[in-house]
Amino acid sequence: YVHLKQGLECLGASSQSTRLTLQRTVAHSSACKYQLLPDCLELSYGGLVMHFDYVWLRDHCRSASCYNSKTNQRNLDTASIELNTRPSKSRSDENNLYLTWPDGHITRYNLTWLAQNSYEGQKRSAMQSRILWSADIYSSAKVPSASWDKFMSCDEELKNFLNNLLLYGIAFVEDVPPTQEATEIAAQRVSLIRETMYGRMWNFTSDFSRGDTAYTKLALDCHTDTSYFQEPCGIQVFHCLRHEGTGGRTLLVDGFHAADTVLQQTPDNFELLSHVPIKHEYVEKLSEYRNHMIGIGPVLNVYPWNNEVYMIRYNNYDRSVINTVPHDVVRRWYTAHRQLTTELRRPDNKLWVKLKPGKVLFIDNWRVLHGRESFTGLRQLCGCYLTRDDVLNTARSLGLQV
Ligand SMILES: C[N+](C)(C)CCCC[C@H](N)C(=O)O
Ligand SMILES: O=C(O)CCC(=O)C(=O)O
Ligand SMILES: [Fe+2]
Repeated sequence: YVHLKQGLECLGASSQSTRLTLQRTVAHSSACKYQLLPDCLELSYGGLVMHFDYVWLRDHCRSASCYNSKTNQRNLDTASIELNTRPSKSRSDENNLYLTWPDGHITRYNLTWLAQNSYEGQKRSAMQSRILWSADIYSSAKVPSASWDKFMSCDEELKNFLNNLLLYGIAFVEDVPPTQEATEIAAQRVSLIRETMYGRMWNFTSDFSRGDTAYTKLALDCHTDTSYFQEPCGIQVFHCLRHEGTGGRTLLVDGFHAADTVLQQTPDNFELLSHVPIKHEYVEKLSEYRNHMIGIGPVLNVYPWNNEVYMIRYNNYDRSVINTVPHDVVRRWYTAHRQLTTELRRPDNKLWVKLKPGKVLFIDNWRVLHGRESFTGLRQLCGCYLTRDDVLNTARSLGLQV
């Protein structure tokens, strides 16, 4: 009752009985119902009960003086808001809620906007829709490849390609001229190329020209690349320009699918993998190349409000010394890591593809792990990394919700 009473003060009611009446008739329209509680505004709308902090509400005023809708930037100085502020008056209509602040400033909130931007709304929706896959699920989906000419000339083709890349974490372009130049053009159609110490475009064989197993003929277990960067590269592009020999198939595994299995079966393990900070390191000491990179972060990076995984950092070759957690946590972490590894290595989850000249593979390096079978003969692979922000930027510019 005390809460109700305090919550009503700002409605400006004068007597106790009026306050209670106001409280009960606070539903202004069939669609929206709200109450000004002591520490937040409670809003029921569209089947959702939401809570908004008063400073948050003042800070998110989209009036012309508080927000510049030409630049989509805030004008209001957040530090000028009284931290105990509460609206002095309120009302609502079919589509909007109106709050009057103590200084007389009125804010209008579109109810749909509030629902979309509420914590409760975010909590039950995914940031990015995706289809988790095993080898069977991916193969049965018969996801079409883009074809070079259309991919380069038609935005709808690029949009479908990006939609597939974001849904599955992998996508192919076919009939690409088998050259590094054409691969670069295909990559630039999607995003900005992320230059790294491997170069802007790389074109490599098993010559051990760099101090890394990738530059050999050995098999590689599934991994994500550049786990030793603070921000691992977003997308990896592979184009096999030639292979005269045997083996060398590419292995692809949906890391989010494996992580989801861990979450469903053993939430404690998921918790460890998403909280224990792990170091990855790249140390190269050749005469021409000297590099030392260190990246720190959990194996699973999750949004804390909905536990959605947005990045997996998994590379057992490049994982560095663990010295950031006490021994008992280390023991539990190894158990969790073992479960994730078992899922990643489950034959059902392994998609094997043989890359051929003309077929360019784009891999979401924050989600899908890659590996390769050992091989014989001359095998030449070119490609590059892309900046993830710019891939998403292209996708949004084409109308995708990501
Ligand atoms: C050859 N290419 C430049 C593509 C990758 C080299 C990176 C290999 C490294 N072990 C990692 O996993 O990040
Ligand atoms: O040789 C391959 O197919 C891939 C090697 C690899 O993991 C890499 O270059 O990142
Ligand atoms: Fe790799």
